[in-house]
Amino acid sequence: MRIVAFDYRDIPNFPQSTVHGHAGRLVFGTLKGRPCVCMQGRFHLYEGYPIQKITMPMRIFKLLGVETVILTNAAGGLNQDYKVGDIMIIKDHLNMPGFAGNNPLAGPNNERFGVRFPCMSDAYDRELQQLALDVGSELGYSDFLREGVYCVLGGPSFETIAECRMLHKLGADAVGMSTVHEVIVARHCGMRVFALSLITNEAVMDYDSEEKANHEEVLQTGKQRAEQLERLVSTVVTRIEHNNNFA
Ligand SMILES: O=P(O)(O)O[C@@H]1C[C@H](O)[C@@H](CO)O1
Ligand SMILES: Nc1nc2[nH]cnc2c(=O)[nH]1
Repeated sequence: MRIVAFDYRDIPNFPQSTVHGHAGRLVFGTLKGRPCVCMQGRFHLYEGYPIQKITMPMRIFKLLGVETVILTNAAGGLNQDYKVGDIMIIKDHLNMPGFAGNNPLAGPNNERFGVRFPCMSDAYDRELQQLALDVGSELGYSDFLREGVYCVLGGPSFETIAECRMLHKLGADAVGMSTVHEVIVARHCGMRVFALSLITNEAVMDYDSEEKANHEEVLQTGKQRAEQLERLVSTVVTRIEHNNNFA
């Protein structure tokens, strides 16, 4: 596969990755004949970027002709049935920064991209969720493939025990620091969205627990599941129905 990659620092006005483990490259290539563009590293609220800057790549993708966005993240498992290494297909989200008014669509609406009040009850494409379940089952991943609700917080501090208990009671299965803002902007401009969380650590829910969330464990679990995640995502990509607008 031929690829062309650009460092974020060489793209005018593009934010820079500041997080260890995020390479900071935009990579263009084809996967079984399908044109793809991949971000090696994303941006987070806790890096100090305005929420509109974090999500700017979604609008660039829209302008490039992208139809489907696939997002992945590392997340802490709140659901007591989840284990480290599980892959959760995101079926819905809780947007905690949004509750406080920090929404990437706040401010004047750019009608060129979408409507003022976009619907979010269909944010995560159901056909793509089913496709991922089918592909996961074919690949023998069913034992560690889940479906659940992702909750975004601002970070960078991990959650307290009381916060984890509250988020779980509110209906979240996993907690993280990304993805939701990108999903909102991608849906606003009409792209299909599919998203996965890798459960990199168990959220600490018990005052007797000795566990402590830490970024090293997040990176390590990411490496351990990288191959399976890559196979799942690449197989889903090759099976997505498309509109032939790149043919
Ligand atoms: O970019 P994601 O959401 O995958 O990264 C998560 C959230 C923090 O950046 C980091 C914490 O270890 O992992
Ligand atoms: N907020 C949050 N983000 C994470 N990213 C990976 N693990 C976690 C976690 O436990 N909490």
